[in-house]
Amino acid sequence: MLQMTGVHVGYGRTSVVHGVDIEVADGGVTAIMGHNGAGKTTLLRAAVGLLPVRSGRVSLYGEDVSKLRPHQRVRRGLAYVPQGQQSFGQLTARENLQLVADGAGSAGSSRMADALDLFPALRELLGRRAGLLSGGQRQQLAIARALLTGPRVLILDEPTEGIQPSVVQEIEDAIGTLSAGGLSVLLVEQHVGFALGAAGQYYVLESGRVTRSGAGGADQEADVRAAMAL
Ligand SMILES: Nc1ncnc2c1ncn2[C@@H]1O[C@H](COP(=O)(O)OP(=O)(O)OP(=O)(O)O)[C@@H](O)[C@H]1O
Repeated sequence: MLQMTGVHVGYGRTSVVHGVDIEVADGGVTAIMGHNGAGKTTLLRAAVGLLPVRSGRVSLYGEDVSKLRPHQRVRRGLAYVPQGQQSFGQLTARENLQLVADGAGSAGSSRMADALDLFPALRELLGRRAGLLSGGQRQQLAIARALLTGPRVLILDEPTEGIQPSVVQEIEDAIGTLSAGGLSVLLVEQHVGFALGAAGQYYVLESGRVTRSGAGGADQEADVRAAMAL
């Protein structure tokens, strides 16, 4: 389980996240929703160690990882797919994956096969430069690459943002498959309907504070939308 307890995060003199508590249960999806600028990405970056927590604690399966560097958290099973379909544009899709698979030792090739089973369309594109892929294909590549580290908790920041609808469905299906297979997924998502449908637990973040949380489920959508004034 990933837990963030009383977490404060900021930039310079600005405080952005003010004492947030969240729990990502084992298996299943935990969703974080909130308006632009609410602090969702800032919170995720603190979870994975790209920003320090100013106070509070991040723990992974009971271990305090608050002071660990990002690569040390990856080794303990935390993987992060940032917003924006990031990849090494000059490298082929295969090379993008191989960079991580090589570091995974003997597990690398079986994880690669599993990741490509999840996103079969990528198999046809392995020889293409990542910079020439569509946004949706690059997002699939980024998720596949994160899976090659063998995570127990996968953190996804707006994985369907700016992606054509046909691929959105493939990505949503993949998230469902991964969580059904036992992976814990922490999902930041603007699509409230999808997020609540997929999530066992949800949080709404506003101005750096959790203003609402509860069990997920499509039946929560109207209440959450009303609370978020969507
Ligand atoms: N590198 C930075 N330096 C200073 N302030 C930042 C930095 N990154 C983000 N912020 C500020 O922190 C606040 C929260 O931003 P953050 O990106 O975490 O929000 P978000 O909820 O993820 O928004 P979005 O949905 O637009 O991605 C915003 O006011 C933003 O301007």
